[in-house]
Amino acid sequence: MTIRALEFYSGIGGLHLALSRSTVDGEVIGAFDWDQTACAVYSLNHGKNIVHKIDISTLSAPALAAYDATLWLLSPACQPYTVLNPNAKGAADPRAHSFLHLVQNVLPELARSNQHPHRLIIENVAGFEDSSTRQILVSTLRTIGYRIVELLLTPLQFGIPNSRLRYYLLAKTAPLCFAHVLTDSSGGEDRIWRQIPGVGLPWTDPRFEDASDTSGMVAQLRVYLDTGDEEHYLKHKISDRILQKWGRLFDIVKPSSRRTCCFTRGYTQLVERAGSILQENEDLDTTSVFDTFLQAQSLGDSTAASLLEPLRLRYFSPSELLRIFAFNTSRDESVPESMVSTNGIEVRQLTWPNTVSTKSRYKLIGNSVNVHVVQQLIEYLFREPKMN
Ligand SMILES: C[S@@+](CC[C@H](N)C(=O)[O-])C[C@H]1O[C@@H](n2cnc3c(N)ncnc32)[C@H](O)[C@@H]1O
Repeated sequence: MTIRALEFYSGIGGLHLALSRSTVDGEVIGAFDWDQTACAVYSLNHGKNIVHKIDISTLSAPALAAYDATLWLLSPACQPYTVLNPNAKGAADPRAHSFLHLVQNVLPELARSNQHPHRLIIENVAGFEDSSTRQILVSTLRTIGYRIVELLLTPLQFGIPNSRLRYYLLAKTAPLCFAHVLTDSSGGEDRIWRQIPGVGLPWTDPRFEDASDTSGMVAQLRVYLDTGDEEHYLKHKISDRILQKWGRLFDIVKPSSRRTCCFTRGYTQLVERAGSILQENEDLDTTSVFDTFLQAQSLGDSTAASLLEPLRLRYFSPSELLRIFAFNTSRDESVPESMVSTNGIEVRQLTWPNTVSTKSRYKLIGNSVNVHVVQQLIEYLFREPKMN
């Protein structure tokens, strides 16, 4: 029987796509987000009558029970927990309110009438594991009777050249149980797992930002790039004004690189820790070109940025980011296996309504999830241990 799923904080539907590409026979029958643009993208890509533009804190238990869904997918706002926000307030942040409403009010009420979902998957930023919201979440789920597994994972572990360390909580109602991790005696109940046995690459430390250890297994960025011409470069080129002012702060990668740093909703608007930029010209040594630039700048040369021009520095395009986030697959045959659907279902590509600006596209992608990682987690969530 097809699993009926609800998607909360649905954005552009990364969790929806992960479910539809997974081996699980599931269907999202309702999705909720209050952002008009996100809902427009969602409707265009995943079906017209699924997403509801609504404040999730107004959803009631009876309204949700009416969907008769056994799987909930949730990726709540991360601003209350992000390490990039020094004033992050956790559960006390008003942006945590709607999620706490679901956890503290709605789920217990549904559980009292035995209408709560059998399985949940929750995604948030790394740092969430130390928040008071996580404590409330875990203790509420345990009280209701869920078995849970918490993880910190990055797409690098799945062969994708992007660092995006995220917290995931998987939960299922007893007697359902998890395939491996709960039987491992080395971890206590509160352990945050860094790897699921048999899922993704063999891995040592997901906080490890440089993938050199696994460099043979992480794909080169070039397979995710547009086949761009001069016009494409000029469209995404970083202006001399920005380079003059902020050039030294960028994280620069090349087509042969096997890593990028985390792309955030502020990509192209912010410089530091907002995502990497691409040096198209691999023939030049970045450090020596930058040394010449910095020297000219220190001598008061207001046109010093032109010295960086030969590097051909540019932003990643929205379509390149969609490939890195595994929303879209390249038609290039050298694309890594991990990017391709293995269950015979045609992989849909995310498209944009014409009305959505480039700035909004970056923001929506930066807010979203790595579809491949979530797909693997959904499949794991439905895997039951083999009985002897
Ligand atoms: C981290 S993003 C999730 C993105 C999504 N998983 C995707 O693939 O695009 C959080 C989303 O929650 C939405 N949101 C935050 N608070 C909300 C609330 N109270 N009610 C409805 N939507 C909310 C935001 O508009 C944003 O799209």
